[in-house]
Amino acid sequence: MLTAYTADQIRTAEQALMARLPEGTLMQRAAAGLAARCAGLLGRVYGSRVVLLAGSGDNGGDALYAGVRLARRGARVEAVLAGSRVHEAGLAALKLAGGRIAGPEAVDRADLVVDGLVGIGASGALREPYATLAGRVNRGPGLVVAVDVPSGVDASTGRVAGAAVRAHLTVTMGACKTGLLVDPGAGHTGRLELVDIGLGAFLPDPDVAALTGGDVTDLLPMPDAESDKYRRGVVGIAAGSQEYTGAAVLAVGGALRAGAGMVRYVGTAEPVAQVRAHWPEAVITQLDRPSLDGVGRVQAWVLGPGLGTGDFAHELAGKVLASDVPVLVDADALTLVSRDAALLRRSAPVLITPHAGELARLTRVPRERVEAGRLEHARRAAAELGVTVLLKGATTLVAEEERPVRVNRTGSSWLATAGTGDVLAGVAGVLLAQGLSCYDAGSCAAYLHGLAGGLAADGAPLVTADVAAAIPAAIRSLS
Ligand SMILES: NC(=O)C1=CN([C@@H]2O[C@H](COP(=O)(O)OP(=O)(O)OC[C@H]3O[C@@H](n4cnc5c(N)ncnc54)[C@H](OP(=O)(O)O)[C@@H]3O)[C@@H](O)[C@H]2O)[C@@H](O)CC1
Ligand SMILES: [K+]
Repeated sequence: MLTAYTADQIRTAEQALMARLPEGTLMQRAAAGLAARCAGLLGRVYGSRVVLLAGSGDNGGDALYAGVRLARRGARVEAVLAGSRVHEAGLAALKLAGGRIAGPEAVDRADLVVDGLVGIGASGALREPYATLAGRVNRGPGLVVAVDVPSGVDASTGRVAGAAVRAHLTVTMGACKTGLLVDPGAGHTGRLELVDIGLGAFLPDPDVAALTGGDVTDLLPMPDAESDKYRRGVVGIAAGSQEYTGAAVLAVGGALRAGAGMVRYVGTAEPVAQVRAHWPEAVITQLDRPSLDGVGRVQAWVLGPGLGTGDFAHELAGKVLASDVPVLVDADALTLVSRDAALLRRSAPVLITPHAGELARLTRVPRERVEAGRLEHARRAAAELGVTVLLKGATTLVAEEERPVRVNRTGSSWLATAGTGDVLAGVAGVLLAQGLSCYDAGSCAAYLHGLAGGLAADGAPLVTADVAAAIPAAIRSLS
């Protein structure tokens, strides 16, 4: 599990650790780790042109001391002093090692830029001249290494309020920061490497966490000789309508590919015909009226993809949500519950799977605000609605009250295509039916779905059916 923390959490832990160590120890540990990562990225240090952007705080100090180490290995190191102050001891050490002070134009000829403008001490949008420098770095020719956090990214939230450095590599000190995992900050982070400065024992419960493949392997129920269809999970899918048949086909496909013991599909004539044609494995009930009589036992429901938002859909949603098993509420069903909040009043677990626009409608907040503060709004919705929230996006978040928000780090930009959410709903529905909590089912499904998307795309466009087809390969690749 990759865990991450807010700036305040890191600062408190650092103070506790610092109190036990001689002054300057942590910065030397940070600088040593940073210099080693820079050297690794450069390949050849001797003769390379390294430009340090030094702000007025300790983030600049880290950069200057790393520059000392690189200068000693033969790099030509220049420091651009951007702040009204500078870490004096760091600057003196750099000069002693042969480093020089330069103007901002040094960025344009750098092989490597070390962004030490601001770290966890920053507040608000980057001020001048930092903002202009950040833009220059992003346009420049050099590799960019961010110290602790790309400057301009809020370490605690991932918000980017103005200009921000785009790093190829972010070397973060002591522990990962939340803003490096959550968009838009995650998109500025590049590769992420952690320098151990001995903070571990002083850290509190994390603010956010990201599952690794090993975590997903541990959480996924694997079949054994004893497994029957109920152990493998019987999932009900209420999806599709006369107008939207594809969503039903994709959700059922996602569920079957994720290893459901059985998929019970319920829908009207047109989607039923389509699901039957694509998936003979599904057990189908054709509905003439919005009733679940005679559908048989299920262990969880997926409700909503392509369901429509008319009276029929509303009544069917009411029946599904009146059951005593976990329900995943997606797509059209999110519109229904945003109109009729009483639908969500139930004692069994609910996992909602909105994108930013759907969450905005559900919580009556403008969409732009949700987009700009995804973490905050996912958390708030989970608390206010009393459900688990899987907020889709470039980085999918799974929020549940009093738990670290799970951030998904698998995926491919090619996944941003119509219908992929239907597959995700099917996969998560199976995991719920297999007995995983909403929190684990949502985060494991997001992980597998992202992995499958990456495998299916392989650097080229994909169609949604490919994502479902790649789910078994994604599961196989975990072991
Ligand atoms: N603590 C530790 O044990 C360790 C800490 N370590 C390192 O220290 C870093 C934290 O250092 P820090 O606390 O000195 O803050 P930091 O991020 O360098 O900058 C703060 C200064 O920036 C300015 N400023 C603020 N906002 C701004 C804005 N929007 N736009 C422009 N300027 C802005 C403001 O300065 P002012 O403008 O007031 O002169 C403020 O004082 C941490 O990220 C890690 O790299 C490691 O060495 C490991 C051990
Ligand atoms: K930085």
